[in-house]
Amino acid sequence: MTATAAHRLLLVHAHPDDESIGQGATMAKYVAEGRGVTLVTCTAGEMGEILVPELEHLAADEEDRLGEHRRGELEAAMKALGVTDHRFLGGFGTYRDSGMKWHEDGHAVAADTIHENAFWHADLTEAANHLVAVVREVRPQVLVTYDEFGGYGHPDHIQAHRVAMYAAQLAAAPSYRRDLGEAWDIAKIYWGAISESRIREGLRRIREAGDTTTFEGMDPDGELPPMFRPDEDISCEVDASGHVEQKLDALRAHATQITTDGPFFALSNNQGAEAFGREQFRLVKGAAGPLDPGTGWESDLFAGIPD
Ligand SMILES: CC(=O)N[C@H]1[C@@H](O[C@@H]2[C@H](O)[C@H](O)[C@@H](O)[C@H](O)[C@H]2O)O[C@H](CO)[C@@H](O)[C@@H]1O
Ligand SMILES: [Zn+2]
Repeated sequence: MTATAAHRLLLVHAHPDDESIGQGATMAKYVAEGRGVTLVTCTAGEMGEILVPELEHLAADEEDRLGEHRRGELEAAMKALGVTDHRFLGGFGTYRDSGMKWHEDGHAVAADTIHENAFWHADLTEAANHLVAVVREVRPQVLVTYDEFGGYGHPDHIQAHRVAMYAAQLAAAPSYRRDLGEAWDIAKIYWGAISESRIREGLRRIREAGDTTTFEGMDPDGELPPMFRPDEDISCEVDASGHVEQKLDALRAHATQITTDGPFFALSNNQGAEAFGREQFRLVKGAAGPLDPGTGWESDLFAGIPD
């Protein structure tokens, strides 16, 4: 029986790769500090693109084996981050990647045709109940998921947000589904976020380094897509710069989704550490803990939570 860590974080994400993109450095830092980190991934990413030519045969419209392959990519990413507790919502294959298409306004929307088992069409209470069982087993003090728009609008991200927020409410109700375990009220809930000032700083660095293709068309001083949040919306920034190499290794593990010449790898090492080692969050439930005088934000998701 492994000892239960005093601090326990639960992350809920839609596809394999979201966890490493959004909070890979924070996950690695917290594991290194002896905190419990549990990841629930809602789908296996069956409908994803395939950036590795020799794996294109796995595509949904060919052998439809991308989900199984991405399960392996996720295992490798978890190994890179040191995370040992990862689950698929309801078990592997219960909910299928819904796919997406790009709206002319530049955000993601649901695809025209959606599989009958797609997460976007999941029954919310059924899906939430799978997560209630995990919440009541793990008993996390902190939950991290997406905002109501799923960051950039992907239907599976929006559904993961809904399932996570609903499950947190249901799990806390003592008389709700006692068969799913003893009630547990998660003290703090955060939505992943990217601070405007941080992305402008990262853009400035790569433009100054001569990179005009990464985040092509985005001007460090120009208008930004809505997925980047005004700094006043940010509650916490975890500086996990010491774990950015682990984050980059985890991103590399998701090889069918993320190329090594993409934005995450465009920065030189020291710039990468700053730009992608600092991960931001919006507190949407619970009381903020002590704030860093420099940023005015918390510096730890467990700020204010007793050891
Ligand atoms: C980061 C993320 O959520 N990725 C999703 C997303 O992938 C995008 C999709 O394949 C799109 O067609 C591409 O143009 C874009 O570059 C990809 O990021 O949607 C996939 C399908 O639902 C999903 O599998 C992937 O994890
Ligand atoms: Zn995703």
